[in-house]
Amino acid sequence: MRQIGIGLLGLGTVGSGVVRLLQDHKDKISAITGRELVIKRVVVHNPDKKRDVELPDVPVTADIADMVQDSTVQIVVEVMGTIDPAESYIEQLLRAGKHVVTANKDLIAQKGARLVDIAQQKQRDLMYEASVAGGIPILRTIVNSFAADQILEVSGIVNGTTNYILTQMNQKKVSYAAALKSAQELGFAESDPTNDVAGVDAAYKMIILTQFAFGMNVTLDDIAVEGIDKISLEDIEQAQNLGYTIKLIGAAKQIDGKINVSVGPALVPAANPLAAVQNENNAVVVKGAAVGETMFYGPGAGELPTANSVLSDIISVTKDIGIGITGNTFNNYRQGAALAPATAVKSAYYFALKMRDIPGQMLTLTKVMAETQASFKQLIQTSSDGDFAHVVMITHEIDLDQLQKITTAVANLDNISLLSTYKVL
Ligand SMILES: NC(=O)C1=CN([C@@H]2O[C@H](COP(=O)(O)OP(=O)(O)OC[C@H]3O[C@@H](n4cnc5c(N)ncnc54)[C@H](OP(=O)(O)O)[C@@H]3O)[C@@H](O)[C@H]2O)C=CC1
Ligand SMILES: N[C@@H](CC=O)C(=O)O
Repeated sequence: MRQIGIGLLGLGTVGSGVVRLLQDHKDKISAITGRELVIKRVVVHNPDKKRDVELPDVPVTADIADMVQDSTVQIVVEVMGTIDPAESYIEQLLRAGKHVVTANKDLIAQKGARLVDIAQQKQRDLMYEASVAGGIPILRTIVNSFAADQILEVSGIVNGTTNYILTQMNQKKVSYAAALKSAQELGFAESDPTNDVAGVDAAYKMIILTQFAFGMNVTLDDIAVEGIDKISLEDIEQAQNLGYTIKLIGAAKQIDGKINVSVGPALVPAANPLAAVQNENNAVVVKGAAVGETMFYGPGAGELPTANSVLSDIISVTKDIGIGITGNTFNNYRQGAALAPATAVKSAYYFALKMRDIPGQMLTLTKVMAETQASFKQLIQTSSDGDFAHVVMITHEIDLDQLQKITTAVANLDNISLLSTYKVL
C-alpha cells in the first residue's frame, strides 16, 4: 500500500493523542483511505524531553528546517500553538508543498485568511477542524450540512477549560484557582491559560464560527469579550438558588441582516440544554432558517477527542491527495455582511445589589429603571444581615445603552452598590 508521510509539529497533549490514534486505528484508517499513514518526523521545542508515546526510529528535532526539507513528509500536523513562530512555520511548510492540519485557533482566527491564500496558491490543503470545540465536528458540519440553509445564529459553550472550572465551582464548591489548576493538569487549558479564562480563546473560536456560518471575517476588536475570572462562588450559588447556571457563552447572531458576535458569562435557565453541559464538554447551537434549532454536543478539549478531529482532517487531506483535488479551501463561503450596532443587541440582565437597609431603597431602584425605560422581570431580596440587604433584579430585554445607563445610575447611588451583572439567556 502507498504511504502518506506525516510530520508532527508539537508532541504535547494533542500531538500525543494524534500518535496514539494513528497507532491504535492504523488498519481502519488504511482501509478507509487506501493509504498507510506513517509518522516520519517530529519537531518540538525540547527534543530531549521524555514523551509518553513511543515513536521508535522517528527523528525528533527542534529545527523547523528539518521538517520543511523532509521530502517524505506530505502532511504536517501543527499542534504547538501560538502565533509566532507557528505562522511562519506553516507558511514555510505550505510553500515547500506540504499540506497542513492545525488545531491552532489563535492562529486561524488572526492569520487564517493569509495562510488560506498561500495554501490555495500552492494548491495545498489547510484544515483546522480541531480549532473549534475540540472533539465536536462542527466546522465540517456547517460546511457540508448547512450549505443550503441560511444560518441565523451560532452560539453556545466553546471553551472546555472555563466550562470545567464553572462546573467544578458549581457542583463541588471548588475555588476558582483550584479548578483552573486541575483544568491545566488535565490538559484542557492552553499552555498559558490567560486566554481561556479571559474569554479570548472562546472569541477566537467565535471568529472562526462566524466565518463558517456567515461568510464574514470579524476580528477580536469587533467582539465584546468578557471572561470568567471575576465570577465568585457566591455568584454561582446565588444563580443556582434562582434556578440558573452560569456559563461562558459565545454567540454570533444575525440581527436585521447584520451580525453581532459576543463572548461573556450568562445565566442559563436550568431548563435550557446548555445548562446541562458539564466539565470540559462544549455544545454549539446552530439555528437555520430552514432546519430550525440544532445542537452539537461533546468534549471541547482533551487529548483524544481533539486528536480525533485532527485525524478527521488528516484523512480528508489523504483522500484529496488520492483523487488529486487538493487546494480547495476548508470553507469558501464569503459574503459582505456588516456588524450590527450595539443598540440592536438586546438581552435580559441580572443585577446583584447590596443596599443599606433603610426605607425607600426599592423605590430608588424602581426610579432608575423607569428613567431608563427598562422593566423588571424579578426583583427579590435574597438576604439581609441587619444593616444591609442583598437584592437581585432581573430585567426584561434591554439594549446595551440601557444597560450602561442603569449601571452608571446605580454607581452614583449612595446606599446601593452593584456587586455583579450578567446577561440572562
Ligand atoms: N489541549 C487541548 O485540549 C486542545 C488544544 N488545542 C490546540 O492544540 C495546540 C496544541 O495544544 P496542546 O497539545 O494542548 O499543547 P501542549 O502545550 O501540550 O504541547 C505543545 C507542543 O508544542 C511544542 N512546541 C512549543 N513551542 C514550540 C516551538 N517553538 N517549536 C517547536 N515545538 C514547539 C512543545 O514542545 P515540548 O514538548 O518540547 O515542550 C509541545 O510538544 C494549541 O494550538 C491548542 O490551542 C485545540 C483544541 C483542544
Ligand atoms: N483551551 C481550550 C482547548 C480547546 O480548544 C479549551 O479549554 O477549550
